[in-house]
Amino acid sequence: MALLEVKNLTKNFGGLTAVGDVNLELGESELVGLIGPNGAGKTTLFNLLTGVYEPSEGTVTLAGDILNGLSTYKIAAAGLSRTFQNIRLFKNLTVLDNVLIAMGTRKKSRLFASFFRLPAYYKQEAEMKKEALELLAIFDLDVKQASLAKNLPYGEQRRLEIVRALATKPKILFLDEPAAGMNPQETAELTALIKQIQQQFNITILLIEHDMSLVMNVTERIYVLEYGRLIAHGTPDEIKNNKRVIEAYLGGEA
Ligand SMILES: Nc1ncnc2c1ncn2[C@@H]1O[C@H](COP(=O)(O)OP(=O)(O)OP(=O)(O)O)[C@@H](O)[C@H]1O
Repeated sequence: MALLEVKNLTKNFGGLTAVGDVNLELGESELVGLIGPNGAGKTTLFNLLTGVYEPSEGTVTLAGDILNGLSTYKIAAAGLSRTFQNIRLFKNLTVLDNVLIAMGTRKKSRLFASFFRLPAYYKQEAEMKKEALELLAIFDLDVKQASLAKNLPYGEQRRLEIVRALATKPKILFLDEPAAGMNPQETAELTALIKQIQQQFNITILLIEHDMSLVMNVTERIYVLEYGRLIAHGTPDEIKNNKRVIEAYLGGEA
């Protein structure tokens, strides 16, 4: 059974079908791409998968459990985590606090211990900090732990977003254009990092990306959307040579 199963997923905004009858599956520890021209419905699909929108039709199932209708919080707790196209950090908090807050959403807060500042509270705090710094180190951000998020260069803010998403210990990570606005060197570094975290954490990743070289280099399979419909699905080589996909992209640029 697939880890995530999407069946006949549809989202209508008035008369516009932003996502229409989409079927897709994600297996354990797979790195899968989601591409398509501007306005194809990629972000809407992410919003459906993470509970931001309720589907007009269809189902999203995680390891056999239906997720439709659950709040974003419950879906995150079930193991689905994401980054946003527009960076959404706590800009006036430190890099470390940004990660600790994300971790806090998964820890069963021991209210009693935290209220009375019992030893268990300090132990948990110390463990979380250690874990946060280990995660930050993977992204070369541990040295910036005390910087305010708003003072990081753009590429580092994007990396911090991924750290925050990983801090919730997801089963599946949705990355919405993680390389947007990055220069070629930053993009190449990020490509290697995405591959690394998928293997190191053994998680499933669905990646929306406009940078074709990034998608083609790291993913095992790719889904292609156009006008809300899936028009192709296959390996990077199959997608590269797919006539329908080439037409969709050329049409978009014409
Ligand atoms: N909340 C909304 N209300 C109405 N229409 C919407 C809404 N969100 C998205 N749309 C429309 O749905 C379609 C799909 O948009 P979406 O942002 O999902 O595409 P996308 O593939 O992520 O595009 P891009 O690559 O430009 O980010 C577009 O026509 C968009 O205008």
